[in-house]
Amino acid sequence: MSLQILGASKRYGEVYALNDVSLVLADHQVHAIVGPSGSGKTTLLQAICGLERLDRGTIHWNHIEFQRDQTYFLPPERRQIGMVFQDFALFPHLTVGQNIAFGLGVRHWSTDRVQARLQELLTLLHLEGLQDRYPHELSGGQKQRTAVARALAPDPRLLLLDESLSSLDAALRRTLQHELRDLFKKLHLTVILVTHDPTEALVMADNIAVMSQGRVISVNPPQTLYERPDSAIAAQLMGLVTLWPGRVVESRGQYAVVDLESCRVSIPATGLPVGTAVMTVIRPSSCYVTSSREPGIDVQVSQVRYMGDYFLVTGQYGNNTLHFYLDRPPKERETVQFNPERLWCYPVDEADDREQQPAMERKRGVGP
Ligand SMILES: Nc1ncnc2c1ncn2[C@@H]1O[C@H](COP(=O)(O)OP(=O)(O)OP(=O)(O)O)[C@@H](O)[C@H]1O
Repeated sequence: MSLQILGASKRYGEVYALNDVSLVLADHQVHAIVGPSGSGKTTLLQAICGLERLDRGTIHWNHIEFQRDQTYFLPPERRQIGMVFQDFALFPHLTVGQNIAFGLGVRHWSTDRVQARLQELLTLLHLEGLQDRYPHELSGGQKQRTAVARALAPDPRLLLLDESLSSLDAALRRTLQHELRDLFKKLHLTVILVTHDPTEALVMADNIAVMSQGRVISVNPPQTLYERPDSAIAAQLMGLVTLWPGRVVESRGQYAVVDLESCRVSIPATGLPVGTAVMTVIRPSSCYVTSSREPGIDVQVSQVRYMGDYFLVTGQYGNNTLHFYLDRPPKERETVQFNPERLWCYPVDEADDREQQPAMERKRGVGP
């Protein structure tokens, strides 16, 4: 059982917000949608909940058809979907209890039944004792919990969250990410969340769909996406990376050599022909950096940021800006020896500067 999106397209003037998107999202799982700004995440979410109509394509969830091209459209209120917005969208003139009970309005339940459901939700979302407060008397986390309780009130099986935690401070966001994931799992909900926060996607989701330019370019479990991203875009979305353009200069047997603008690294065979332009991607945690005379690439330190457990260091090699972690602060303008221990390598279409097929990964560093 799943939510199935087939050939979904939506155009605003010349812009394809969704361009032939097909996606299957399994039931009882938490799915995150990530992607650069303008890649179509919100449009996809709105097409699922019925706030936007597709130009083309179908969406159905188990036996409920949401949209079939222009010939059939199920109105949002009949889709059995709960939605939590970025600004929570609580009614300011209603109390917590009234806001939550509002979600039950269409049910025509008896007062007793509404009260019982309300108490259940107040307990579930740790809002006991707050039901008579107004939204302006709540903390950010309490507002967020109220918004989730209101969305859950009619007992939807599908819950959509659009940047729902992004207005909260970092510590509260982290707590709620764990708390909400546990809640979703306990209730066996199918959840789709749009987020800009890579950690949020990694912590909360069972699967992460990456969008770019109106298309879904990959769907993977968090660990796969983080450890074996299948595109440079996917790697970039999951946190700070060094992007280093190069070209395949040798390809023989099990190894290939990539020229990174005058320094060369060997990588496992890519299947890419000699001459292919590539983009290599290196995470700051995947570098071995030393100030000793060990072999490596000479990188001049340009910036040092204290991050608590480690220092985030930025350095220069030619025109390239490299990021890496150190456990002690280097001196500014100090030259250190940089070795990428693990890098990914993706072919680039030089004509339009876009990535082509997924490519290769290299482990263990090789000097210049
Ligand atoms: N109502 C609209 N009218 C015109 N263009 C729109 C409209 N809604 C979205 N777009 C365009 O469609 C594209 C996709 O927008 P969408 O909001 O889905 O992206 P997003 O990935 O959610 O972006 P962000 O991360 O910045 O919220 C963008 O180019 C946007 O400008």
